[in-house]
Order: sequence, then C-alpha cells, then structure tokens
Amino acid sequence: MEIIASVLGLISSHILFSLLISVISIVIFLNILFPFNSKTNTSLIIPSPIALPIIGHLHLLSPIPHQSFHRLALRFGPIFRLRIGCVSCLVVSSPSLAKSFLKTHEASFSDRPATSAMRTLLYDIADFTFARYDPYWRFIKRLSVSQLFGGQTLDLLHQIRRDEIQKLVKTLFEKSKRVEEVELDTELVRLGSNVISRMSFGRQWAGTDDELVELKTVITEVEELLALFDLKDHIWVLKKLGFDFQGIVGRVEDARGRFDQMVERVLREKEAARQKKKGGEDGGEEMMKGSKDILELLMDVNDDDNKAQMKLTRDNIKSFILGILAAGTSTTGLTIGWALSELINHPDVMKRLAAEIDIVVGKDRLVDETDIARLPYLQAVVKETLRLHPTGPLLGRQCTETCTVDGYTVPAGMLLFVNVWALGRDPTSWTNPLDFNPERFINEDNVCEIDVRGQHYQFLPFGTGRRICPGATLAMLVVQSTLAVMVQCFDWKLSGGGLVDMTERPGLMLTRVKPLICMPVPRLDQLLSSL
Ligand code: HEM
Repeated sequence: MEIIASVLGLISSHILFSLLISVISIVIFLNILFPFNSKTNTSLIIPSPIALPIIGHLHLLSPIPHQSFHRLALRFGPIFRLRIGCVSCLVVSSPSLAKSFLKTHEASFSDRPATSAMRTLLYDIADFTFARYDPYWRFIKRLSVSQLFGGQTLDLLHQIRRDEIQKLVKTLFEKSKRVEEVELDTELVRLGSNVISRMSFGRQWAGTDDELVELKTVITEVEELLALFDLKDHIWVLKKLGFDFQGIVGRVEDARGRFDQMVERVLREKEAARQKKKGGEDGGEEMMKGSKDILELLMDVNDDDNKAQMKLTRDNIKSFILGILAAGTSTTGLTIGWALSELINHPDVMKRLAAEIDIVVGKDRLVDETDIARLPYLQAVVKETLRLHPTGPLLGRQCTETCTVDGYTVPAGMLLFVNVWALGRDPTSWTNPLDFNPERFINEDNVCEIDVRGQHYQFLPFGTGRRICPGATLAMLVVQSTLAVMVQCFDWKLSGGGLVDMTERPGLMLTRVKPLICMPVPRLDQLLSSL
C-alpha cells in the first residue's frame, strides 16, 4: 500500500507523468511487436499472470512476498514467472522442482541476487551471506566451516553456549521472582548475538542493556532494509533518474554508519588485545587458549600480504561480521520464539515435552546439548516449528547461465525464489499441513526420519546444496537446548490469557506482528535457586 501510495505520488509529478506515458507507449508497442514469452523452441511455457506495462506484476505482491507467492502458486501451479518492473523471476514451490533447480542444476543457481541496499549495507557485498558465488565466497566458506561451524570448534566452544543459556535462565528466574513479564524477543536476541559474537569474535556483543538496545535497533533496521523492495532496482526509469522517493538511501546510509561505529569499536578492541597478546600479556577473557577465533584469522589474512591466499580488506571483515550477525542472531532467537508460542498455544504438546525432559534429564540439573540425542520429542517440536515458521521463508538465487530445467528454459540473470514456507504447507507432502503436530516427525520407534540438512526437499528450513546455511548445526544446538531449558524450568503464561497471535510481519525473516510477552512461572525452584 505504502509503495502504491508512493507510486501514485510520483505519478502526480508533471514531468515524470509525461515520461511514464512515453515509456508505457513504447513498452506496449514493443510488447505487440515482440511479445515476451518464456517459450523457446521446444521449451515448456512457464505460466505467468497478466502483466501491467512498466510495473509488470508488482501490483500482485503484498509486503509479505512468500504469502503472495503461495497465493499465486495456488492459481498458477508450482512454477510461475513474474516480472517485477524490468526484473524477471521464477517462483518454485514443489519439492520435485526445488530438487531439480537446487540439486540437479545447482551449478547454475548458486549465486545470490543483490539489491542496491544490500550493496551499500554490506560494503559492496564484501560479506559471506550475500556474496556472489566466486573465489572469495569459497575462501570464506572454507574458513568459516573449519574455524567456526565445524564439529571440533563447536565442541570446543560448548561452554560459551552453556554460559549464555544459563544467563538467560537466571534473568528469567529473577523476573519471575518479581512477577514481571518478559519481552522474550529482546532476551533471545541477546542470547543469539552473544553466542555468535563470543564464538566468532571472542567478545560479548551485547553485555550491557544499552549495547543490546543499540545492536537490536541496528540489526532490526538492517534486516528490514535488506528485505525492502526498492523500486529503483526494478523500474528502469526510476533507476536512470536516481530518484529515491521511498527514502531508502538515507535510511541505508544511516544504518550502515551506526553499524560501522559499533564494529570499529569491536575491531579496535580486538587489535589492542592482539597487540597485548603479541607482547605476552593476556589477550582478554574470551581468547581461546592456543587457538584463534575466526575474527583473528581474518585479521591475520588482512595483515599479511605475502602469505594470504586471498586479499582481505577491512571492509570484508566488517561485512563478514554484519552478515554473520544478521544471518545468525535473529534467526535463532525467532525460531525459539515461534516454538515457545506454538507450545503456549498447544498445552498438550508443552506437557509431553516437559515430561520427556523430566524423565530423561531429571529435575536436579539443567538440560544440556549432550542430552538432545535422547530427546526425540524435543527434536520433533523444533522441526515442526521450522516447517511452519521457517525464519528464512524464501531461498533467493540467481541463474548464472541459460539452462533447461525439467523442460523449462531459464535465461541467465533470472532470479529464482524457492518458497520454503509454501513447501512446509503443501498438502501433497504433509497431512493436515496447517496443524502443529510434532508427532508427524517421529515414527513408532521414536526416530525422526526427516532431517533439516537439505536432503528432503519438502522441508528446507536451512536451504540446500553449496549455499546451505553453514550455521545449521550451531543453530539447532542453540534452539533445541534453549527451548528445552525454558520448558524444563518454567511454565509459561500469557498475561490476560488467550492464545499467542501468530500473525506474520513483513520482512526478510519470519517475525510476528506482536512481540512475545509472557510470564515465566518457575517449575523447579530448587534447581533455579542453585544456579
Ligand atoms: C534457526 C536458525 C537459522 C535458520 C532458519 C537459517 C536459515 C538459513 C537459510 C534458509 C539460508 C539460505 C540457504 C540457501 O540459500 O540454500 C541461510 C544462509 C546462511 N546462514 Fe543461516 N539460518 C539460521 C541460523 C544461522 C546461524 C546461527 C548462522 C551463523 C552464525 C547462520 C549463517 C548463515 C550464513 C553465513 C548463510 C549464507 C550462506 C551462503 O550463502 O553460502 N545462519 N540460513
């Protein structure tokens, strides 16, 4: 609506109006002479709704794109083509097509699309998350997998996650003693950002409440801006005129400036700690004895021109930090929030989960990551949450070379969106797909057969293939152990009763319109008092 209002505002401008009329006439004329058609020779026709001149199918998109795509898929089928201004994209929402594009033709769909906002925010895409599929991406992926996301590093840094989860439990207990409500989203951002920043950069990012507010504000703004639909990127005339009537450029520069100040502070602290370490002094509480965190390794590469396999700039490092914080902080916290919301709305499931934890772990110690393998119902609850509420609802890729997939010809440059949110709601894959029913993920032997690692194309919460989420194992450890501890230690009440409102908010990630505010009521007073 906002976009349409802005467009109307623009059209009322005199000069642009005449310009648009001229362009519309040219486009209609060209459409008549050379009708746009995805059919080439024997290629199958990709269905597409009727497009309007200039804006194409923009009018069919709501601020929540995965929902619009799902509605369109119900009318046009599991593959359809849209033109958003001058940018063409394909939307896919069936497991078999997802497999064909992302596995069989993976090599042609390993790039990510980038908007102007992404370019500015991410220091000209010098990051990992949105990087092109190129040697820099391969270098950073190899380094991250071996130094941050690999099994050995995850084991080494287990204590950091345990500490942060225990801190969360203590905060919740303190609030419960004061009979205070908790704004869980904020506490979960603190947990997510501290786990990631302590593991990756050897430092708590949001130690104080002020730092937390600063980080949450910037990350929320960055996520919103990364998801914003910038008409300049799509409407050729607006791009040429460079007219920012949505006011995006100002917001992007402001968010990047604020992030830059924060990250410079962290880098300077790290540099000072490295100097001390070189001089034989203790480099700080978080430095791992005898090993380096990933930020130090990146700084080594940045410092060393001779040995470096890859030249890394300071911007690469900043962009890496922002990308990793944006990709890892909210996703983890949001998933825990969605899971707890479903549990509050389904007390029978909450009861069964609490009973499983009581039997397997008991009431004398906190659940730990090492218990997860023996908690199949917990695993099923988290998978069921990710099926209905995948925090990355759309996998965005870009075609790098013209190819034919299942008979459909896809030209180079076309964007591809795989609708993970719709895959999780597909009635041909799931019985009663809208019901929250963790039992669907376990068989009679209590075994979860469907995995989250991109092998089951009806369920891709972490994506698949070479661009699969590298933080999936870490995320599953944090989500499962935090949720388990929250259910083990507390009963959860909504003030005023009723159900948690599950309405989704526009954005790149799946967030709720209303924050999750609830009251923890201690279940295990003795254990909580001993922490
Ligand atoms: C529940 C939590 C999370 C979910 C649901 C999630 C989901 C996703 C999805 C769907 C993708 C795109 C995959 C694709 O295109 O195939 C992705 C990419 C990525 N995620 Fe996650 N993620 C989570 C947590 C994390 C964490 C904790 C980190 C890091 C600390 C992380 C770092 C990344 C990075 C760096 C990428 C980009 C990988 C690339 O493009 O090569 N994610 N994530």
